[in-house]
Amino acid sequence: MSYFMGIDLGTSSLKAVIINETGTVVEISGSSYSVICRKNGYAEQEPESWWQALKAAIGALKKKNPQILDAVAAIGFSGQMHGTVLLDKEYQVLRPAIIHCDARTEDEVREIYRLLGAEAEKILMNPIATGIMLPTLCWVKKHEQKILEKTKYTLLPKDYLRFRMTGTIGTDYSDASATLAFDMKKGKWAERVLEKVGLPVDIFPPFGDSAMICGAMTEEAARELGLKKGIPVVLGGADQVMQSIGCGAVSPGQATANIGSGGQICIQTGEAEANPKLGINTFQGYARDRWYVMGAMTSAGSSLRWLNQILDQKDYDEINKQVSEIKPGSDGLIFLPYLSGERCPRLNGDISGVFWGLSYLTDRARLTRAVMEGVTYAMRSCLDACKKAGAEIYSMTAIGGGNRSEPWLQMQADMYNVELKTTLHQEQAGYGAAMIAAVGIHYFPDIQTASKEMIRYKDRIIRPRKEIHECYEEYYRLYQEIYEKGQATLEAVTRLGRR
Ligand SMILES: Nc1ncnc2c1ncn2[C@@H]1O[C@H](COP(=O)(O)OP(=O)(O)O)[C@@H](O)[C@H]1O
Ligand SMILES: O=C(CO)[C@@H](O)[C@H](O)COP(=O)(O)O
Repeated sequence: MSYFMGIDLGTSSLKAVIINETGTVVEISGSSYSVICRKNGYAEQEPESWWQALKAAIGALKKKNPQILDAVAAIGFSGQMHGTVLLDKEYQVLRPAIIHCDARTEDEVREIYRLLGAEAEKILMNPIATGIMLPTLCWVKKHEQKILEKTKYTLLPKDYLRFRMTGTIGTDYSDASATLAFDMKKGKWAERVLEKVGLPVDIFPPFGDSAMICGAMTEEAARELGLKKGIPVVLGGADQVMQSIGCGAVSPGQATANIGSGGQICIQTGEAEANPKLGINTFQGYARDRWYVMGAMTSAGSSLRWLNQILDQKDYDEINKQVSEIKPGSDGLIFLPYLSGERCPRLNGDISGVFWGLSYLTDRARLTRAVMEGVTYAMRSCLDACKKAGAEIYSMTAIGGGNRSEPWLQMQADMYNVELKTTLHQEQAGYGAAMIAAVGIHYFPDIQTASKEMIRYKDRIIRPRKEIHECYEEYYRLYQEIYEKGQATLEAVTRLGRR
């Protein structure tokens, strides 16, 4: 039997997943870390905390099943996208990583649009948004110039972790294309863009297909992690791409709805379908000729985590039970989940969250349901934006931590008005990373074959309910209206709070 390991570097935790050649999850382990918020709107993480989480996750596997670790044939990575890790010439981390949900760069976003003019859309094919590597580097240049001067490499989060494991520097198309510093049509770093914004091109790493073997476990890493020296490691990819693979969404028209820390609707497409004005993304998949469109909202599962912390609620079974007892619409309570600005379709880093419709009836359960609903309204607006851009959907699989919740799954089917599939396994991103590792060492000839051989779905389909859908349509209209009518005030309050 052959075994493959996928490592998913999420926003809230790292998960290591080991699957066998038939796609059965044999072992799984995770370790969490926090998002550091030094200042209102900031979101950072220590790259060292990711490495420690990897050590902890693999250490736990070693205790449970040491033989399996010795049998791992290849390793792949999946990672939170867009973030920035800066290394100096000694390969030391220069500052905490600035991650995808950081909202500090609204000024830089405006400045990049000004400098690029009409070329912005043509070359980048994507809206420019806060939290993404290009505006983040412009912020570092302006506010921490000495750090940029010392920078030898700028890396995506998962690429730093892989560097610690193999000692090699690199990235893949899916993560490179999502930095806004990559020219997807030409398949190279966007020299013209970088020149215009005044950033050096030589700090960007070499890149390749996700299944490309980029190195092997070094002796030092093997010692630290307790794994075998020399295991082949593939480049891996962006979490959206790895989790699509990990739930079998590998052909045009197959879609995923992910509620992780962030939330995303991703639709595989035959070619690039760019429409930056709608706030959607068009990025490359696991190879240069693979494409998908995405509507990404910033705070999905992390909105619930935020509320849970405030209300000191920990038991998800209890939380989901309470939420199921409240009727759709939470008795007139609407939550706007803009806790760290919003990407699709708002494209606005200068807004914050809102509860609208509080009353003496409002209690813990209603607040919690309203947060789940608010996140799902935001996901629905991502879906609408993708459809408006012309993306066609033939099937949709619900994935991510939020889908462990029955009421959240049903809420999605009701609000999107689509049937949802779910996979037998959880942790689709780590699973996809393990699949790409299997393809990398030619255990399977390609991703399609791996998908056919490995992915299994639950029999149950989650179906939308007509009456509830109609009720949610009314709430959804109001959700949009609150922003449209209150945008200027919300921006003013947010800016005042960040002064
Ligand atoms: N049983 C559950 N019920 C409701 N929500 C859940 C449950 N388990 C996880 N979540 C949500 O999923 C989020 C984590 O999703 P996950 O995909 O693991 O995160 P990441 O994007 O950080 O990898 C949590 O913040 C929480 O909001
Ligand atoms: O920002 C995006 C996509 O644009 C996310 O894919 C992030 O990469 C984080 O994902 P989660 O850890 O929240 O699932």
